[in-house]
Amino acid sequence: MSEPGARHWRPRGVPTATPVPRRLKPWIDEPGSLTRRLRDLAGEGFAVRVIREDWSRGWPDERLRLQSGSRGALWLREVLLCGANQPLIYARSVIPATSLRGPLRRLRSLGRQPLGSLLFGRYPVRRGAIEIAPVGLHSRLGRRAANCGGTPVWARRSVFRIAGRPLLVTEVFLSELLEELGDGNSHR
Ligand SMILES: C=C(O[C@@H]1C=C(C(=O)O)C=C[C@H]1O)C(=O)O
Repeated sequence: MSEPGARHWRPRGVPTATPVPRRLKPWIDEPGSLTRRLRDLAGEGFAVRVIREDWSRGWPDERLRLQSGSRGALWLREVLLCGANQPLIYARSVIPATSLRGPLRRLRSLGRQPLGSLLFGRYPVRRGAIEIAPVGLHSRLGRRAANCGGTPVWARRSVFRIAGRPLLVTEVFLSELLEELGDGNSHR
């Protein structure tokens, strides 16, 4: 069972064996808020559907990326970002308990307020390199996105830091978004 671990994630911009679908590139490359992009696309139909907000062990590649080692619990937030009630992005954010202080304290009570409002709001935030990977049902991440109601095609992830405290955000773009963006041939 291959996971999108270190050997799958590629820094954005490094050629991948599977090309990123042309219509998805602006989304994969978006340095700012995906929430804002989705709001522009979906208008009033934009909504955050919360799947889970709870303590979790997280996945090995997440702990590795957060450099959390095997210590302590992580706070997990899973959502579907929807347009007209259709899931378009599955997003999974994990944060070490030690980061849930200061502005990130609000992460435990975000509910249907998009995380982007916290990360692209008034607090100084540093975003680490964006990594990308093709995902399908062969990977745990792809299966989780599918179990939540979407058809996974590509993922990106990056570590945000507020006051030096890390938060790993992984976003899985669903084929439903590709169909929304173009002529429906989601393979291109
Ligand atoms: C980081 C952002 O927040 C978005 C919203 C999320 C949420 O509400 O949990 C998670 C990931 C993002 O797609 C963003 O807008 O770019």
